[in-house]
Amino acid sequence: MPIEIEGVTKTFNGQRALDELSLRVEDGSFLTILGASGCGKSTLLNILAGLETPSTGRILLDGTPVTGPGPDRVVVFQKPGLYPWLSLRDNIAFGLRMRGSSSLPWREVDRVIELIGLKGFEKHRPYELSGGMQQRVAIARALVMHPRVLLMDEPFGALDAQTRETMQEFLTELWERIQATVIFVTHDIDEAIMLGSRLVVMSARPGRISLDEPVTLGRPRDWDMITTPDFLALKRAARRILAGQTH
Ligand SMILES: Nc1ncnc2c1ncn2[C@@H]1O[C@H](COP(=O)(O)OP(=O)(O)OP(=O)(O)O)[C@@H](O)[C@H]1O
Repeated sequence: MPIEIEGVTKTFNGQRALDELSLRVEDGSFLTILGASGCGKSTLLNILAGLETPSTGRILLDGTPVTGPGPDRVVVFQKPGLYPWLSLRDNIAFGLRMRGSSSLPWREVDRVIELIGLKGFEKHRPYELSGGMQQRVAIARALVMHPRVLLMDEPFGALDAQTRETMQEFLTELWERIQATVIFVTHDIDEAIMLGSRLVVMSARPGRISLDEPVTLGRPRDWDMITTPDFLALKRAARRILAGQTH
């Protein structure tokens, strides 16, 4: 079932951060949203998550208006935000515990640990894990809730280039195995094109959609694709918008 963003505007202190944004996101798709700093990407994601309310317009999930946060939409932020005193396994189970589950589905927690490739690290604490591993745990913590929509706000922005590439491959493989819609925000053009099935580019102040194109590269993706004509054409178009030239 689709997510419909209908005429969403957000104003902070009289300043418009988002301007009449409308978008329909198909179920199970991988949408990347690219935009310069301050164009309203996080604001849009927070509205989708139900953490912020739009000034005008609305979000529909399966035709039902979103009125607040819910386990069907989980956000993964740039910082993994793990609890340092909890083991990897307990960090992943934390959300389920908060939801008030009386008996925790440990088998499901362990399945997710296997899915993210961290079997054998269950008892480790966050400081014993690399940055990439910590971000996998943050993704696992989201996945264990079985979200319909995974909202990702520059999740690899703090990682070094090599780890970032590994995580990009990991995420695309994961997306092919789980039944969730991914909305992934970034300001990295290559990352946006490499990951997405559809690319939306936002222009700044107030945030508007300036480009909305399918990414026609096949899957599995591989970095050699960055020299293909399709990749380069999309990159050129995105770059123009980010540089402030919309024509
Ligand atoms: N809670 C808030 N109160 C006031 N202004 C806000 C608030 N949140 C965001 N803004 C403003 O709205 C605009 C969009 O911010 P937002 O964080 O959504 O942009 P962004 O595209 O995610 O930027 P970045 O890539 O730097 O994270 C900015 O001008 C920002 O200052």
